[in-house]
Amino acid sequence: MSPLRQIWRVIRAAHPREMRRGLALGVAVALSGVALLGLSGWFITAAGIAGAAGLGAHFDVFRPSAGIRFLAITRTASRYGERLLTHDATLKALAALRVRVLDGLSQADFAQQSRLRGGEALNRLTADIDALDGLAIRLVFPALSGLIACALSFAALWLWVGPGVAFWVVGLSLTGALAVLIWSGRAAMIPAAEAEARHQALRSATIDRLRGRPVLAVAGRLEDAGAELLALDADARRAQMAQARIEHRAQVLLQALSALVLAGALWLAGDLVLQGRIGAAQAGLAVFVALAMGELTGALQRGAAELGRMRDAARRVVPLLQMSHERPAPATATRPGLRLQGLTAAALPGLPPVVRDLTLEVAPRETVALTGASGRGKSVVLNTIAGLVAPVSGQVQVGGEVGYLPQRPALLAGSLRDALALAAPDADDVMMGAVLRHVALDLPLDLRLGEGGSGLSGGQARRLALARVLIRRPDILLLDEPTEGLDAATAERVLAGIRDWLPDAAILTAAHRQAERRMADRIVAL
Ligand SMILES: Nc1ncnc2c1ncn2[C@@H]1O[C@H](COP(=O)(O)OP(=O)(O)OP(=O)(O)O)[C@@H](O)[C@H]1O
Repeated sequence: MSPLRQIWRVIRAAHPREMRRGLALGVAVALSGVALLGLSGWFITAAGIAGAAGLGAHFDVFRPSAGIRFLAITRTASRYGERLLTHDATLKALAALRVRVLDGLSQADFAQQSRLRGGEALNRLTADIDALDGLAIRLVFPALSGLIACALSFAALWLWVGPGVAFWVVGLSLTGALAVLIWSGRAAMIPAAEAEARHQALRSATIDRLRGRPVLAVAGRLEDAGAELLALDADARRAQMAQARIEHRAQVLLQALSALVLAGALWLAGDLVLQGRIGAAQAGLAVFVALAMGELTGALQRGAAELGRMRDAARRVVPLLQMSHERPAPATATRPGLRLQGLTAAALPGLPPVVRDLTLEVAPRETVALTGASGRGKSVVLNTIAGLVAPVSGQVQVGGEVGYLPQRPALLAGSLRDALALAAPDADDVMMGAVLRHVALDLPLDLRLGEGGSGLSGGQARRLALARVLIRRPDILLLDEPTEGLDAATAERVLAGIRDWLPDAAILTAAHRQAERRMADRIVAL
C-alpha cells in the first residue's frame, strides 16, 4: 500500500463517523451548488419568457424562488457543517498522528536515533504532518463529493435536457478536468516536493547555525553562515515559485475548459430549443449547470498541486509510525554484578566491530576502570552493556538495574528538581539534596536551566547528569568519563561520593584520568 493511502487510513480510522457525515455534507454542498445554479438558470429564463409573452401575472414565482432560497440555505448550512466536521476530524487525526510520530521517534532504537538529527525530527513532527492535512480536506473529499455530484448532474441533464448536452457538459468537464489535474499534479510533483525539501533544509540549517553560533562567531564565519541561509531561502522560494506557476497554468486551463463547456452547452441547448425539442427554460438550466461544473473541478485543484508534497511527507512519516519498539534486552543473570563473555561489539548495527572477544566481570562493591586510547571502543562497550546496541556476538549478563552516564548526557530545560524527578519521580527534596551533595553540586533545587540544560558550567552539567543516574540507586553503574571537565579536587570528591552513595554497586568506568583509575580496584585495558 502506498504511504499516502496508509496515512489516509490513519486519518479515516481516527474519527470514521465524523468523516462519513462530513462526506455526506460535502455531497450536499456540491449538489445544492449545482442545483442552485441550474434552478436559477431555469427560473430566470422562464420568468423572462413569461414576462415577454405578457403572462407575468400568471407565472408562479413563489415556488421556484422558495426552492432557490432553500438551496442557498442548504448549501451554506451544509458547507458550514462539512467544514466543521471534516476539519475537526482531520485536525484531531493529525494531532493523533503527531503523537504517534513522536512516540515512534522516542521508541526508535539507538541506531535510528543517532541517524536522525534534531532539526529533521522537528520537520517530521511539524512540516510533514502539516502537509498531510490537505489529504482529506483538499483531495479525497472534494474528489468524492465532486464525482457524486457529477453523476447526479449527468442524470438530471439527460432527463430534462437531453443526452447530448449531458455528455457535453458533464463528460467534457469531468474528462477535461481530470486531464488538467493529472497533468498539473504530475508536473507539480517534483517542484512541490523540492519546495518542501528546501524549506526543511532551511529549517534544519537554521537550527544548526543557531546552535553553532559561538563556534561560527569565533571562526569569523557568522556572515558566511547568514549568506548560506539566505541562499537556502532563495532556493526554497524558487522551487515554490515553480510550483505556483504550474498551479496558475492549471487554473487558466480549467477556466478555459469551463468556458468551452459553457459555450458548447449554449450552442447545443440553443439548437435543441430551435428544433423545438426543449423549452428555453430547460436550456437555461443546462447552461447554468455547465457553469456549476467549473466550481466542482476548481475545488480539487489545490489538492492536486500539493500531491507531491503530501506524497513525500507520507513517505517520511509512515516509517516513523512503524518504528520498531524492540530493544536488545541484556540477558538477566541470576548472579549479581556484571559479566561480559566473549563480547564483540560495534558502534552501530551493521558497522564493523571495534571491540572483539572481551571477557570481563565486575562484582558488587567492585570498581573496574576500562582504559584505552581515544577511539578504542570504551563507549561502544558501555552502550552495548546499557542495551542501546545489540552485541555482534558474545554475552552481556547483568544482575540488577543498570544506570548509565553516557559521554554526552542530555539535560532538559527546567529546574534541577525537574531534572532529578525525571529519573526518580517519587524522590523528595531531602533525597535530591543528598544526591547533589554526593556529586559535590552545591546548587538550589529551584535553580532553573534553559534549553539543553544551559545555565550550568560544563562540569556542573556533568555532575547533575551523574546525580540523575545515581538517584535511582542502580545495582550496576556504567560511567563514561565521569569526571571530565572537573578539577582534580572536585573529581576526587565526586568519585568518593559515588562509592559512598552506592556502596554495593558494581561500577564500570571508561577512564582517562588518573583519579578515575585510582578509584578502580582493577584496570582493564582495551
Ligand atoms: N555513531 C557512530 N557511527 C560510526 N562510528 C562510530 C560511532 N560512534 C563511535 N564510532 C566509532 O567507534 C569507535 C569507538 O568509539 P568509542 O566512542 O567507543 O571510543 P572511546 O574509546 O570511547 O573513545 P574516547 O576515549 O575518545 O571517548 C571509534 O573508532 C568511532 O569512530
